[in-house]
Amino acid sequence: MTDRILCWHSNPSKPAFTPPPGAIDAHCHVFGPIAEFPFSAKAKYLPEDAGLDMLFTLRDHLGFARNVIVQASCHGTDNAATLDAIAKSNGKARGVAVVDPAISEADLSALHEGGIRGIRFNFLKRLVDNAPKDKFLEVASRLPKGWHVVIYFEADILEELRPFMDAIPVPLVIDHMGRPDVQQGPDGEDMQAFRRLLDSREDIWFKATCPERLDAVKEGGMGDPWDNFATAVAPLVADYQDRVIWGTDWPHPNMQDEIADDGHIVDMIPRIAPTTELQHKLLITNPMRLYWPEEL
Ligand SMILES: O=C(O)/C=C(\CC(=O)C(=O)O)C(=O)O
Repeated sequence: MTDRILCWHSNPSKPAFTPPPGAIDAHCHVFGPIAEFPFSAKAKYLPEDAGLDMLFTLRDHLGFARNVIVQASCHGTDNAATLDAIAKSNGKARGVAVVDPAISEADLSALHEGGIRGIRFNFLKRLVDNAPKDKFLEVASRLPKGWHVVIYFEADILEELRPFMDAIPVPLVIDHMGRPDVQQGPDGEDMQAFRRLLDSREDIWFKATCPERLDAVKEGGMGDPWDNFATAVAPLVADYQDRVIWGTDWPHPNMQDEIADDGHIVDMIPRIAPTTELQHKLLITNPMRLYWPEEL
């Protein structure tokens, strides 16, 4: 694999929606720069460099105050790029790491010092070679205090993962709602299954993220302005408003065929969270509880 992919908009518009002061973009990534932070030998995609300067410029442009940087699969279990971005953020970023499940307590503590507050388990076959549930459960049982587990899976394996998720002894945060088919609408099979998961435990959170992925034309969706996403997700946000967070998903890995304008992605916020109270929970109170609880 040699070609590097470019997935982000070079000149995103200014959103019409102004995020409230203190708003957090709680799902984004950094890629490289490759000269300083090489990609994993096992990476399934090689993106162009999208480092911390670009991320922080975008944060300011879109009107956000902080970022939660999620380790992407292309960097494997080497969290150096994520940690470097957090260290240079002036306290405005924290992160989620991907770790070798055999990681030592000392290395977990060092990640905590570096601003990490959770680990991510990725079950997408196109992104990772294997996802050993037994090892994941073992490491989940010895995380630093206050951490959570982020899980990324697609809707077709939700039921299969239920026993595994039930056994995780810390709060769970589900990436992109487990990728439901938003074309099915708010009461479709996928959303119903996801609601059953949320109803099974009060400490399961989710990210109301990725209109550009879930309502992509290549997924049979409508593309920007992603009306199917808005219709399917708004009721979920209203019904589970104390455990939902939001993020841009910048730099949108693997979306090179339908490059999203980040300004338009921000303009999805008032469509899924129409009141100022909901917006405050989605963008501030909820992500603060997970990532900066000491400030509350
Ligand atoms: O931005 C995301 O969350 C989604 C990704 C990439 C990813 O998660 C990873 O590489 O680890 C995807 O679906 O390709």
